[in-house]
Amino acid sequence: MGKEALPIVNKNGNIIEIKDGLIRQREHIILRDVNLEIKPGEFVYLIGRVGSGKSSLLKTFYGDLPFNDGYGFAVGYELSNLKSRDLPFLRRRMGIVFQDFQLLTDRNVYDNLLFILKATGWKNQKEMDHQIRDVLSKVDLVHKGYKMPHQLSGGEQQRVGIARALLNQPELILADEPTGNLDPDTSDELLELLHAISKDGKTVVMATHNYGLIKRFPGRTIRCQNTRLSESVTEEIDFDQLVE
Ligand SMILES: Nc1ncnc2c1ncn2[C@@H]1O[C@H](COP(=O)(O)OP(=O)(O)OP(=O)(O)O)[C@@H](O)[C@H]1O
Repeated sequence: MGKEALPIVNKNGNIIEIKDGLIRQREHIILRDVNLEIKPGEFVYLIGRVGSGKSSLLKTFYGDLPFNDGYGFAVGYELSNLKSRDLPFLRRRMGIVFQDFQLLTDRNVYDNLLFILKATGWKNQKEMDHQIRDVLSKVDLVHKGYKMPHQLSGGEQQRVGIARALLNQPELILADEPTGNLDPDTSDELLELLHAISKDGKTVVMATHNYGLIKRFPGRTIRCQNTRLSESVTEEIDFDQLVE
């Protein structure tokens, strides 16, 4: 009880909020004057050139980067008060998708997912089996559970990455350049999947360099530039001016 019962939004109704935040990597200031509010169910892109702070911002949300200056909140937790014992609970409320998939190469898809369930406290074999089938069907891979990661295409591996992110029925999906290793058609399929997940009521925050994708799948866009965040709707972005 207790920790698990924390509401996922704060008193302002935000699933993520940063107020007057400062984000550092060691002594370097990466982002300053960070003010950001994200409501449940939103789909938000994070853009900006290499090294501008997109990953640092995502890491702040999942407690991988200490946050000590300003107010920060994600899925029920105040980021400045995070204790190491809070981290498993915080991360169970979010699914994280990485550019390089990060699947365990020594076991098949099913066992990759089983590993995560066991590591996050699931015990009942039948429930675990049901949950694995459920997430695999969401990403249309229900018949590929027996495959080893190297037997799958990049797009399929990333769909397993998304299935893994969905295992604990998180309210928030954080995706760090999830199409970075995929070809354009596969990237579009992945975006369709992430948007379907968002339409299902989940919040999605996705860092990307792929402006073509944002043009095809418009959405709220936050840009990291010169240590600050700025915000635009897709229609207002002059993509040709963005040299990243
Ligand atoms: N572990 C670390 N220790 C110190 N500095 C770091 C660390 N990780 C990142 N940085 C620095 O923080 C800055 C922001 O990096 P970050 O990875 O957040 O940028 P990014 O916008 O996500 O870039 P990319 O598009 O390459 O993923 C960079 O200058 C980077 O060198």
